[in-house]
Amino acid sequence: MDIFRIFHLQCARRLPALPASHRCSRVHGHSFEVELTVSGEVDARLGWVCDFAEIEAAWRPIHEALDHRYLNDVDRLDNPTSERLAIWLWAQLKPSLPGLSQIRVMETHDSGCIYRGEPTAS
Ligand SMILES: Nc1nc2c(c(=O)[nH]1)N=C([C@H](O)[C@H](O)COP(=O)(O)OP(=O)(O)OP(=O)(O)O)CN2
Ligand SMILES: [Zn+2]
Repeated sequence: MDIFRIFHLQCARRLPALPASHRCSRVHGHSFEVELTVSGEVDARLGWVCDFAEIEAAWRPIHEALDHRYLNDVDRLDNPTSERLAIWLWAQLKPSLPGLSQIRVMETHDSGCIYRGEPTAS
């Protein structure tokens, strides 16, 4: 069974690997929607995979670290594409949320990425 919880982050960023002619190379803001999925068996007694509050608790320090901040200044987020943000989130969250199975990052209403912890090029 998969359960999920959705969070929101307001962040500024620029994508420094892009040419200066690309608009995303300039500082701009995003209202990110981040969906965290936790997978596991439904506990026979409790009737749930895990308490949503556990996901919330794991998220709290992430919110503190990223919300209303300039992502490029965050350690290991110097090129904060949505993909890199998802990978960064996975590294931060997996130790405290072992059942984490998927992170979905939406940077606009119609653009986003999904990461399931698979190896990446960088
Ligand atoms: N694979 C990726 N592609 C792009 C990323 C990214 O992180 N990963 N990021 C951007 C930019 O940050 C850009 O801000 C996104 O803008 P866009 O997709 O054009 O969304 P808008 O809502 O601003 O587009 P409108 O056409 O103005 O509605 C680009 N690509
Ligand atoms: Zn952008």
